[in-house]
Amino acid sequence: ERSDYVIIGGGTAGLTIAARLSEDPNVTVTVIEAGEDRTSDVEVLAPNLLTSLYSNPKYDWNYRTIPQVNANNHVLAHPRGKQLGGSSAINFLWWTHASQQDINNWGLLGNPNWSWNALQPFYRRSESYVQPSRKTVEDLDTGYIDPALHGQDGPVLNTFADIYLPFDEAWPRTYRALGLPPSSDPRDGLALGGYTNLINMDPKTRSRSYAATTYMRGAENRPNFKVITGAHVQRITFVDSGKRPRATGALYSTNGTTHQVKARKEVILSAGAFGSPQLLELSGIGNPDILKKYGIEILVANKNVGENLQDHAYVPIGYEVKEPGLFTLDDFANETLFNEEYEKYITNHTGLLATTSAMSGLLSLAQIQQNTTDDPLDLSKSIESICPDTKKTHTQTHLRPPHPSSQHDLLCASIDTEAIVQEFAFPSGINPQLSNDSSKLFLASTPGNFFSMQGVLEHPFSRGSVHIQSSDASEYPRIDPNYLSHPLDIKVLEAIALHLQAVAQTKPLSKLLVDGGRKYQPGYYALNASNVEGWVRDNLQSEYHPCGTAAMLPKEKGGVVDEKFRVYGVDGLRVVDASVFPLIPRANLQTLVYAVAERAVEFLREG
Ligand SMILES: Cc1cc2nc3c(=O)[nH]c(=O)nc-3n(C[C@H](O)[C@H](O)[C@H](O)COP(=O)(O)OP(=O)(O)OC[C@H]3O[C@@H](n4cnc5c(N)ncnc54)[C@H](O)[C@@H]3O)c2cc1C
Repeated sequence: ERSDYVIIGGGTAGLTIAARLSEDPNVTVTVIEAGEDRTSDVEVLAPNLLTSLYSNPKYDWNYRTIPQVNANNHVLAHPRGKQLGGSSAINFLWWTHASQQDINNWGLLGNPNWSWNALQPFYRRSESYVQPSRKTVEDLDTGYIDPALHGQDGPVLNTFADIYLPFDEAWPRTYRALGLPPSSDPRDGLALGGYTNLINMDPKTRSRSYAATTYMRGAENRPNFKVITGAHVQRITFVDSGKRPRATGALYSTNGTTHQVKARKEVILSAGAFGSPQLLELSGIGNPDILKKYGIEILVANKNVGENLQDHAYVPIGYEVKEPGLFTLDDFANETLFNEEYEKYITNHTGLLATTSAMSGLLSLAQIQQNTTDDPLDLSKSIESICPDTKKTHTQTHLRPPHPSSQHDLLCASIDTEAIVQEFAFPSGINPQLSNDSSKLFLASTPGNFFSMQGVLEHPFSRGSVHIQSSDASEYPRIDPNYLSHPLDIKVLEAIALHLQAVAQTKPLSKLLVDGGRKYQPGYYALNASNVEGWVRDNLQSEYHPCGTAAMLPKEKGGVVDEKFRVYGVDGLRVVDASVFPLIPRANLQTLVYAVAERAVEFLREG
């Protein structure tokens, strides 16, 4: 089999690139995807069935971290989409955006022509904003949206859910009451505050709008577009003619048989933040010590492969919900009710499966410290010791762009101005002690109705790694996010947890909770300055945003790919997916993955 481009991984980035490249009828594209096509599967399409996908091998790779030494040795499950559309097929559907500073930082780290402004057209290319009804705007208080900022004719549809619960209506009003409404539309890369997120849902069918139902749907009937599913790539193939190795294609297995696919022009690796570094190492690109250990011939020595792993970690708090009649997702345990809702969805795309909550907020450190139920934790000493001269660094990075700043400097420089936390909520319990089992994590451990709030550390200082632990592609890599290995990450999460309590005790949200937000879900308890560190360490979770493991950076600063995603040391190979993010942005990752993939298409067309 031979085509111009071979794309490894038919996920969020992979399908975006394949669909765009195949717009040119003279270009042939083959996508190799380990999972299957689930585009007509109701479990993928119905928004509120999303947690049923986790741990199920039909949809999810179901990775696990190694025990996290700074989080009481807990193991965290890491769902990753294993199907066409990849993780866009199993995510929470939140359509959020990075900040201007997040993307400008990528440029400041030494990537020429990377800035918020340069990325704008590519963001817009992927998205179509669908205006909700006036009633939805009023109920969910979404008047902050500025339609002019949003893409209008991209494939992925985003809008607000038009079926919602009292919690969804209370959420933005609670942030208003705290003096924390969104300062503008967060799509501008600046706004902070608490609000309702957009979700990537097709409003006509109330179904998930994701890479496979959008980009792929538009391309799949083209004769120059080919997708091979159930095909697990084992390694990338190269010719090594003496000068520089050149990628020629990939070896993949289907049902135990090995096949080869060849690329006339380029191979694009889009296997995700765990899969891409794994395949680079299996193909001889990586740290020589690791490659030698597993008997892999060294093609390019680069110790940066699989390093720089970043993720969004969060701390949860759960509350009892005031009865009677307040529906929460916990009620789906009642089979009769679930079956009724399922029937409604199947017959006319309505009911409680035809929606999902998107209560969210992005807040600065000063904002979360201005209202907590306890004495606010004083973080100034911790910040001073870690970022000794924040203001000076800030000025320097802006005086000499692209200043070869370190990630550390940039994080320090924006610690006072950027979102330190994303706060979000689920109308259901979560059981944080089951972080290693994503099929049970999002269920309460006892019967009842609960409301859980999560506070996510947006710009962590901790860095982890992902590396092979076998030369066999079917063996999962060793995943060590190294959560909480940096002392400031723990301190900030403590402050975040205390702020969540204040939110729960604020009207109108508090009116929906027992004792005005003072009665916890069993297993949770009131947090204060003395017990909060223990709580953070024992209950840490992941928002499932791994990235950075094949970073776009100068090689001497930790890079695996250059600013056009070309892998250092070889020709004809790029990595394009969340692995290339050099620094994790605020909020959720998918819009940035789509934007990065759209930009990659421009680079590929340039040749
Ligand atoms: C549970 C969950 C919830 C999330 N919620 C949100 C959210 O609400 N909003 C948001 O913006 N972001 C969210 N994210 C993050 C976002 O969805 C991902 O960051 C993004 O989709 C990653 O895109 P990608 O292209 O890097 O990887 P993926 O989309 O995961 O694509 C990788 C593809 O490569 C395939 N693959 C891997 N290895 C091989 C191999 N060896 N051979 C063949 N194929 C292979 C995989 O099967 C997959 O299809 C969530 C993620 C998860 C997991």
